[in-house]
Amino acid sequence: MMFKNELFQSLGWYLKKTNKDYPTIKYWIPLDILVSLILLGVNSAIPVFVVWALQSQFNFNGYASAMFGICLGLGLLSWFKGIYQTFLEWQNRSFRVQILVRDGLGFLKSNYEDSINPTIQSQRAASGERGYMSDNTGIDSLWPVTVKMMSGLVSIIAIAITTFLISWWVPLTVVVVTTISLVILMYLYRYQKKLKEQRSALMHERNYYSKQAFDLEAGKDIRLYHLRGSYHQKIDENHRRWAILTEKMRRLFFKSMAWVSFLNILQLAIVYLPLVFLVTQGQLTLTVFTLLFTLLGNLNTLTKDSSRNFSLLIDASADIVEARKYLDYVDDVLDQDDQVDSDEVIEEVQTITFEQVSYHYPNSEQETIKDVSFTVKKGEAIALVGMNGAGKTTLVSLLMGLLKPTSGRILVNDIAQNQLSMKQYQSFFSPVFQENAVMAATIQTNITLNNTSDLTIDDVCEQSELKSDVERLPKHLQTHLTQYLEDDGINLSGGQAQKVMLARALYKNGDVLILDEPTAALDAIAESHLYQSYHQLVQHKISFFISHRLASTKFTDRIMFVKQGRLVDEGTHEKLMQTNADYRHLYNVQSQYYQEEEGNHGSI
Ligand SMILES: Nc1ncnc2c1ncn2[C@@H]1O[C@H](COP(=O)(O)OP(=O)(O)OP(=O)(O)O)[C@@H](O)[C@H]1O
Repeated sequence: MMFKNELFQSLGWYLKKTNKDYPTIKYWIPLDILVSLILLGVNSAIPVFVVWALQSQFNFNGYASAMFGICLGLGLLSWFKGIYQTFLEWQNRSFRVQILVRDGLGFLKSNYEDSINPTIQSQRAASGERGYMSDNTGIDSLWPVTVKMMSGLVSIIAIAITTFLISWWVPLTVVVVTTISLVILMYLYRYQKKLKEQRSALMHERNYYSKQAFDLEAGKDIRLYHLRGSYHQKIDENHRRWAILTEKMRRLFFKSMAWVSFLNILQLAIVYLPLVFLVTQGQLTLTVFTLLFTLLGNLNTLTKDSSRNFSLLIDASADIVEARKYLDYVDDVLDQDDQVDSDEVIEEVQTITFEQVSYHYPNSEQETIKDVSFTVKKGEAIALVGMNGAGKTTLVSLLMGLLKPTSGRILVNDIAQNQLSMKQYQSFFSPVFQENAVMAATIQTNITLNNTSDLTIDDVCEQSELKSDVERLPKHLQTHLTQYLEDDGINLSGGQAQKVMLARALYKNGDVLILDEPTAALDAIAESHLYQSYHQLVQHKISFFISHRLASTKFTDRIMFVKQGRLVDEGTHEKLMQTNADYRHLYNVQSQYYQEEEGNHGSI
């Protein structure tokens, strides 16, 4: 049976995971079985004792003392049960939080390609929602319910054996009815599993809308483009579908529980009526009847609880199977220690070579980079040029090891990328990305991050044109950025943020400088200064400069022209102007615009 395997696997996984930090968790079962059996025995014995005492004209004082002693013992035992259950539930919850933290750590350590892989990310959302994100998820209920289920089952067996000794058909009836209840619950489980999968997909979608709606960066667009209404609509629609599914699940649950309860009532009628008949016929003493009556009452409650617990358990186990699809991946990620067999160490990058590199994104069949080969040497300044979507950013992401070629090789100093540890490999690069990743920290921390450098922070502020901007701020380099963590934090303008990104890259001082549209937000003066100092910035380095302002590419030694993922041409600006019609066309369209602008200004 599929769910049986799933259940054992989930329990095995849980015990293995908790064994290190919470080794006592497994003793919950024997402890709870023991306490439950004692409670069951004493609880069943009390009415029998009362009936027996009444029938044998027992001395009242002795009777009262015995009752007081029993009740005191019961009270203490129940108190003890409450204490150890609270303690072990706390352990279980701590473990759930530990898993939640592990998910975050795994995400941070995973490679960039996985972080943009939609399949892995939707798996992550489903895993959290069903496994560990909140109370009543898989991890929250698996072990507590297993413990209750186990002590319930042992108690059921104990009652079955005792009652079997008195009358064989009584436990048989209970077994038949319980089996029918289980079959009903299995149907419930299968159907609920399907509904839960649909609900996970909705949850993923809702998370996206909520994230966007509350995202500070999107705040201006949402207000000025009147997007509030459409966000509400989308969230409402998502919630409506969610509510329908949840309602379906709830109704199904109630219906199944109604059947289980009906069977229980039927069971009581089948069992009790013949017993009462036997007492009236004098074939059963009142004491034995009371014992059977109490035991069967307990049995009824226990089977009902166990049926419910069983359904919760298979539910929790299915949730954990789903959660593990991502959690096992997290384990792999966290276990990888970024060690490679070879102990190659590169002191300085002399050459970078692409050998027939191709790449397609994880969710796409189509190749974004096609069969690209080139070699770049230390000191060379390269411009990557091409239309929007040609593949320039993808190419430099491959270069920096953020993406891995789907075929072909990338070599540094003739050593293949996979022969070097990723930590060493990524230390070669100082990138400025198109997106300004401003952190909630001081300007200084935003520039230095965790790097040590041969350059001073003053040097890089000057080279990146940031110095005068910083000097105007009251706390200078100690000014906090963004208001996420500090109320007096400031927001930089787009151009200032871009300068901070450039200062960050220069401070890291890697052997390869990668500038992806570094001047897009700069004012004309800052841009012009950057061009003038470009040669000095990239001296003794390899540099890749991506820009749509083709005039800027004249400052580089070699232009690589990318078209639809292919490196179609390379050479100096003059050479490409002569040999490449696409490049010439791009350049002419742009320079014509500038000439017209100049002409217009001239005539004013
Ligand atoms: N995560 C992704 N998954 C699937 N396709 C992607 C992903 N990122 C980019 N692409 C696709 O890859 C192609 C190349 O994108 P890339 O960002 O490399 O182009 P680009 O030359 O840098 O463009 P631009 O000049 O506009 O910055 C585009 O068609 C883009 O849609």
